Amino acid sequence: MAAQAQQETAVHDSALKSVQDSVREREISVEQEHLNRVYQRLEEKIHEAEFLMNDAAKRGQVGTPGALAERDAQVFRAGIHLNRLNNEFEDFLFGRIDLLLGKDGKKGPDGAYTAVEPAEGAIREDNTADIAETLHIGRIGVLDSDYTPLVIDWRAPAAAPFYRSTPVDPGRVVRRRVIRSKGRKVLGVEDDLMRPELKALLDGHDLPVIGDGALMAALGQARTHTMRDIVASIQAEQDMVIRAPAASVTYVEGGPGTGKTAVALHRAAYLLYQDRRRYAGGILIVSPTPLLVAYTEGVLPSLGEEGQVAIRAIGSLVDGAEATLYDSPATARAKGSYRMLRVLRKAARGALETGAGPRPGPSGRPAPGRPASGRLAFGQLAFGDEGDESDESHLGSVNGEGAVNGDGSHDARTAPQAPAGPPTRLRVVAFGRRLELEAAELDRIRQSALGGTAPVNLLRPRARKLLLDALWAHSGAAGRHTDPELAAELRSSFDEDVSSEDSFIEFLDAWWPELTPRAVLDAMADERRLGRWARRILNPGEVRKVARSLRREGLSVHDIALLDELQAILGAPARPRRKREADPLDQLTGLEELMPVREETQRERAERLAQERTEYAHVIVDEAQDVTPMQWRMIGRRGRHATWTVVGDPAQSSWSDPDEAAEARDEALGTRPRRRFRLTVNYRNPAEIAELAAKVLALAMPGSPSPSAVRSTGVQPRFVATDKGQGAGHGVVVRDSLAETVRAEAALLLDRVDGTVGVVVAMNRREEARRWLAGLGDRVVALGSLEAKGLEYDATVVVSPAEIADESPAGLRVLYVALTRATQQLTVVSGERDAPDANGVPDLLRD
Ligand SMILES: Nc1ncnc2c1ncn2[C@@H]1O[C@H](COP(=O)(O)OP(=O)(O)OP(=O)(O)O)[C@@H](O)[C@H]1O
Repeated sequence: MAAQAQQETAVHDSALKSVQDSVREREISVEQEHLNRVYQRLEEKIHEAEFLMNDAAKRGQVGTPGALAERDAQVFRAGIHLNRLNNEFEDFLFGRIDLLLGKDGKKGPDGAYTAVEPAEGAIREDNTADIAETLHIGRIGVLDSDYTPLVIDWRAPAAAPFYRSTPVDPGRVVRRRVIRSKGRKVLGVEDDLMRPELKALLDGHDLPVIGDGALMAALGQARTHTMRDIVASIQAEQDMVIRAPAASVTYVEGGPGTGKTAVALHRAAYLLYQDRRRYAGGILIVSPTPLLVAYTEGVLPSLGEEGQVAIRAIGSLVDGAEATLYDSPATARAKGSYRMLRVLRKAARGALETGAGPRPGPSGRPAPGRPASGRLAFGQLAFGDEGDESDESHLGSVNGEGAVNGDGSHDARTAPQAPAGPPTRLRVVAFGRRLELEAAELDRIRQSALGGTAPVNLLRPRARKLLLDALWAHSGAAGRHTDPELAAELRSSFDEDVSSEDSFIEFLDAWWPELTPRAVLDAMADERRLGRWARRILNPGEVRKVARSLRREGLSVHDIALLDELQAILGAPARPRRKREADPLDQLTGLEELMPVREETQRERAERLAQERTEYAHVIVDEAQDVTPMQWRMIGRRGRHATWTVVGDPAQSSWSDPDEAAEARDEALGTRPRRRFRLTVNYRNPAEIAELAAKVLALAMPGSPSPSAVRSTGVQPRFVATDKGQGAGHGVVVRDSLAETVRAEAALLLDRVDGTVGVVVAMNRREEARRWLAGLGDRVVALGSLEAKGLEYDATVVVSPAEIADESPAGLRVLYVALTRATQQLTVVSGERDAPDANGVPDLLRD
């Protein structure tokens, strides 16, 4: 009997499946027909654009200025149009919504009805309703020849219900469909029913529903080394952020995997669509690492936007300078803190006294004899240390050249030669007399010139004037004439005589050199000097570490913010005024007197703006929890008149003083009103991994909410100990060494997942870990804990939670980041410090 029942069930299941398959096929062919129509229309549009270009070329032959201008405008428009159409040709139709009749019959500019809520009576008393409107959603909008919308741009208001509608608040949407297509071929469809209780009819037939929803399908896909856009499955709470009005500051918090980075990128595309003219000033996206830039930079082009958006790592924000090193946690803490601002102000002024002369090139360019460190492979940062200190010695450098030995025996570079110092005496001859200023007087003049807060380089003319005043007083010529006009003439010829004298010019260059940020930073590499400038601001240990770190080849992420600050403190070096070539006409009109001054100012201004090129119309800060106070100042300067989107998660912060960073952030964002959002759903980690990570969150930030995971895989995290660990009980895999264990576990995961595997280790083990994985192929990568920020992999191996947690005062939060990178499977390998239990679970991850 049982066998017969089983057979009947199998027959029934297979019949059901074949019916479902045929419904799916039919629905795919319905969408295929629509896509064919869209392509046909696109081809018509391309012909139109080509015709316009040809026509415009012909008009140009007419030759009148008006015709030429018209032709240029047409070519321009048609060119843009063609370009867009050709670019968007791949995979741009991805969604569809079937809607009830709206409250009113008004249509928007995209040809769709604008009502969000259904009309009264749209649902009949017997709970049936007719589909009144069907919209297809894609990467750009396409209108049919009769102006009915074939495709609605995903950013248009009419597309919002595709993202916002939920079964709790469905609005007019009955069915939301995600269409998978490649080129001209529809591959599949996935439906979500927003009103499952309703019997909806489309052209008199039941509305079929296919699949289990697109979100799960998207989340289940294998990961590659680059991020995908989520345009087909943006969720309602994310859509609220993406489409939030751009006024003031949009502030978004959310745990790991809640889509903050994805939302930030889609928001950039949305803002451009919504008000392209306003954002012509550019959108800047600041990302914490070059790895995250490389991971995310393909998303905007896939959304049809790139030109006006700059995605830059925080270590690449200053033109001409590129961070290639990490600082040890203690050094980073000193360099990133607000205290450094006071040190830099003193250093900028003090550097004058050291005779830190001008260095060629822009702010960040290496000084002579100091080779530029090129970007490392894959944009990875080296983690050089400052060498000697016991609390840092475990952070051995991993960067081969210019490296510091783990035992601190070899210094990266010797201290730069201390300059001879500024001259202590000025001697000139004027009006036939030898005039002299001695050290004490020169010092007094310098202090008086430095009074006030103006940028140091801009004070040079003032210092020059004070020198001339003092020399004039010494000359005794002041009392020679009582007639003010004659006295003024005498003074002016005195000034001219003195300042054209070589000895005066050379003295001024040596005594008040034009400083570059790099020259000041170099001057700070001298520990004694830095100690003077940082007295009562940094402690002696910090002074030693900072000075040593500045003697390495290359710059750290934190040095970049210091360079930027110094640029602001120093101001652009004063440029000699170049006289405009005299125009004979000017001489006739007398304009020559006036023009050079005005023109010079304009030119200077243009030059300065081009050089600074740091102001943007909108600034998006990703992983904002890691931005240090000094970095906030740097970013703030790039968005003084901007609107902002700031996304982050305090629980993932690797910065040790969150209160100080919050103060700096508030200062950068000014008094602009904040609009706050919180993302609550974790789309990355399955529940099994999220649950484990929540244990570390409870230690790192007690009381902080853990985002709820949207799916579960049934695969528990795996725990593995080496024989050096204590645990060797039931279920624990024990191998001879950490290296062997990690390699074997990575290989196992490569077998189990289709996509990528990330091996996350403490920062000082990165190089070692790369060697462990040699030969396993490019689906697996080794990462230092700080590099893992923002990235994700199908599976991860987290090596020694205790080592990661002990790396810095923020170590537990860094460990939380490491544990939340996997989309499918997680293996935790314990090292010596982890004290695993009999099941291999390290101390930090036990209940
Ligand atoms: N609506 C969505 N549809 C499909 N995938 C999504 C959606 N939202 C997020 N994801 C996916 O979830 C993953 C996590 O997103 P993202 O990296 O933006 O999160 P995050 O909040 O920045 O994480 P973290 O704080 O850990 O850096 C990504 O793979 C992203 O594509």
